[in-house]
Amino acid sequence: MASQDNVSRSKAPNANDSHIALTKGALVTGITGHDGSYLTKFLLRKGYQVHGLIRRSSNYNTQRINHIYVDPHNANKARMKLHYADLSDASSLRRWLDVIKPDEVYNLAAQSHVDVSFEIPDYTADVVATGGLRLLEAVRSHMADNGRNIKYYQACSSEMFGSTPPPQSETTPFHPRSPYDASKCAAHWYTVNYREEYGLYACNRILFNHESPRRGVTRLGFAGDYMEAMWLMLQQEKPYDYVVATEGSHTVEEFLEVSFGYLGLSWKNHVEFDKR
Ligand SMILES: C[C@H]1O[C@H](OP(=O)(O)OP(=O)(O)OC[C@H]2O[C@@H](n3cnc4c(=O)[nH]c(N)nc43)[C@H](O)[C@@H]2O)[C@@H](O)[C@@H](O)C1=O
Repeated sequence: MASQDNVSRSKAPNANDSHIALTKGALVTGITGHDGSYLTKFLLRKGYQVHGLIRRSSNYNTQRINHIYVDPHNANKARMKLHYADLSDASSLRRWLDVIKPDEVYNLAAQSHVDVSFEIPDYTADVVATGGLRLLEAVRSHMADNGRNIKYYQACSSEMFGSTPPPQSETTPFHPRSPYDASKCAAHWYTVNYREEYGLYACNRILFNHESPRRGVTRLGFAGDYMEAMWLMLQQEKPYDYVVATEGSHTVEEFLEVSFGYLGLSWKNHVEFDKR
């Protein structure tokens, strides 16, 4: 967990910085990952209380979120908290849901390396596929036992299309080519199943390549914008599954136009655009 030594001294986001009222709580798995760090920063700016689930490690692995982490021991109102849990441990997931009572759950945790998934296929399936199922079941049972509603987001990947040729969309059949791809497909269908069987507000989001300075800059979609689009999916009246992509080197405005166009929405009504 972020130690005293590697906690940034810079001012953390607070309620006054936010664009909307401080009321909602989000639980994020994979918070120490590339996408988790961007999503967390975005949610904090929106005024959320953000709870991240992290795995116990003898080495601190919070480099990507240290700049937004405030040690709760030093700040009563720290709005980002980290808790030990694991997608392979169902009891830890349910316990933190009961404690945190989040409004939204974002499942970004994954053994996310395609090639490595051939080396450790069981582990990949356990975390990515069954881990997704464990989290969905924890959300479902928590909601049933506590009379609460939670909105659920499952991170999927364009890798799921595998050998299906482009163009690819929400209706393109999956043809996974690695244990990682197949595990993401399973997580995708578990999410659809919980939505259809239990009426859970659950969305899959199939992300094409998105990059940032934290990964090495390319001319593809900007990760920060993808996280914003991710959040917007949970703010709609009804849950759907979505593909998010750019066509070539679009500007951010063009990207948002495409992204919301298929929903029949204008992004200008939904996004307070902030040029970074
Ligand atoms: C392509 C890829 O794209 C996005 O992820 P990303 O941010 O780019 O990937 P990353 O590798 O940088 O982070 C993966 C995170 O996941 C955590 N992590 C793993 N295993 C457990 C685990 O068992 N428990 C917990 N709590 N965290 C775990 C791990 O510690 C790390 O924080 C997601 O869509 C992602 O889903 C995806 O597939």
